[in-house]
Amino acid sequence: MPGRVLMRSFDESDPIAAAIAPPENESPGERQNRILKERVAKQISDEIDEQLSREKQFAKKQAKPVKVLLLGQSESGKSTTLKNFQLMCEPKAFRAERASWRAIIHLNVVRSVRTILDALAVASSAPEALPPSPRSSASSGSRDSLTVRPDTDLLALRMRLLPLLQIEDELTRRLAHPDTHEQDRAQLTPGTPVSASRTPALFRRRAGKEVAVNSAVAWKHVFMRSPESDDGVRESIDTLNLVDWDDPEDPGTLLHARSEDMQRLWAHPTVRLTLERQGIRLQESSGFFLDELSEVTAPRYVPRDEHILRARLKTLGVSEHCMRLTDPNGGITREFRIFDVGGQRSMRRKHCFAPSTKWVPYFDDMDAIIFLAPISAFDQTLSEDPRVNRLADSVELWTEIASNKLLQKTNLVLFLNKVDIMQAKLAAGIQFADYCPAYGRRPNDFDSASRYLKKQFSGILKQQSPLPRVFYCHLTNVIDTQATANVLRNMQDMLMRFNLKESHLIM
Ligand SMILES: Nc1nc2c(ncn2[C@@H]2O[C@H](COP(=O)(O)OP(=O)(O)OP(=O)(O)O)[C@@H](O)[C@H]2O)c(=O)[nH]1
Ligand SMILES: [Mg+2]
Repeated sequence: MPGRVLMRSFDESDPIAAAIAPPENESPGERQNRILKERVAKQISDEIDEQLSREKQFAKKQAKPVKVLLLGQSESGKSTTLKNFQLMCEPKAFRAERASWRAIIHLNVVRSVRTILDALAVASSAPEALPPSPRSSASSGSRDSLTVRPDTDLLALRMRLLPLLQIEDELTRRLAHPDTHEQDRAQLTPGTPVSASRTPALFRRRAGKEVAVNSAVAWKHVFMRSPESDDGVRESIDTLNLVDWDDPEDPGTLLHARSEDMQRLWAHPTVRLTLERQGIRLQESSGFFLDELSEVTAPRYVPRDEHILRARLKTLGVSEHCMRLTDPNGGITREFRIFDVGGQRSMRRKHCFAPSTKWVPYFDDMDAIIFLAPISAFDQTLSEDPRVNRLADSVELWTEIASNKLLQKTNLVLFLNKVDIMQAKLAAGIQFADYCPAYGRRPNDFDSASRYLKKQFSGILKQQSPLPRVFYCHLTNVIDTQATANVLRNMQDMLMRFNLKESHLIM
């Protein structure tokens, strides 16, 4: 029969086709019965698919975006945590911004050089300055004078490096005037200071202060050859292809020309001794790249992910970043909105916690706060107020967060951050108890000190906010992308479940 021939027309070597093929010698009645059953099964399967698709659509429409607020004092690592989120969710877009971070790294290098040159100026003008004696070499660590006088060789090096400080002004100028830097450059004469009146309030550097940016300003596009390209195109282009590598005025070119001088300066024993005598610990400061000068000043230097995470650019105001995260278990994608705030004291005092300010609506509706306390700063003071210990300031800020009524239902995730620097300090013999007398005679090792700090921070939360709430505490080093990705994934999972529950999408 022709029907029987057709029924066996599947590929004999295909085991799946063989398994679902109709039986041989099927009678017309059996065939009708089978086709009916198959139709019913298909209908049920289609209904299930439709139901799933409806649920997915519903979930997409109904679930609110997950809102996360990053809080903590200045230099606690908020923007670096945001970079980790970006690297995790949008690695291509993150890496497409490498050219812009290259410029910030150059800015960081010049800032470190400025710190050294300023320290040398102080040393050479101090009345008690003495020429370096054999006993007061860097290796001996002798403290028989407050300062050491730089020798003529070092002063000559200083003179050669002074023009580099122009780069700070030039980069600041470009960042401040994204659309007009060509015109500004034409007007720039050596030694021209950046006029405060010409620098917008959103982006400025005051004498001796850090460059700061409000991320709402489109500064990242300043370092590309075609800044007018539209957003969609920009996402797919690596900005390094848009860098004008042969621009003689590119700060990178100037830095490369002075690279060896900078390396000699940083390696000079009198410089190390001068910094030590003035209590300046550059290696522990933000945006430190002096140990990698030959790499970061190379002609076609491309920052690695790790360099981008270590690049320092202070934040002003609040910036909002949207990204989509997929729950690895349920396969559901959620929109995350992450808010990065500037942590300097004046901003949080004036704007963050006083009622009736424009930041309060953000607090009201957050799913989670990631609070960063840089525990390595136990022996440092605030740059805004040298009378205030940084760890004490973090504790005070945490107490305010824990007791804030607007935040009482918000999930709290505490990052006791910069553990790598904390470990190095304790290993170098810096005594935690000298700065935190309540620590008493406990051992001066990282395990004991971090356990103690975890207990203190958790205790404050329990005391200030007795109702049960979701709280996680992690010891973090947010420039370690692998370890941070694990922490963020756990947190993402917790927040997505919480968010779906809140939206009544799961029980
Ligand atoms: N070694 C180390 N450096 C870190 C860590 N976290 C952040 N940093 C560095 O510390 C500097 C300051 O970090 P940011 O993320 O800019 O700090 P912030 O909290 O955003 O500071 P503001 O914008 O001033 O509020 C950057 O250069 C970071 O690379 C860490 O865990 N370990
Ligand atoms: Mg920041």
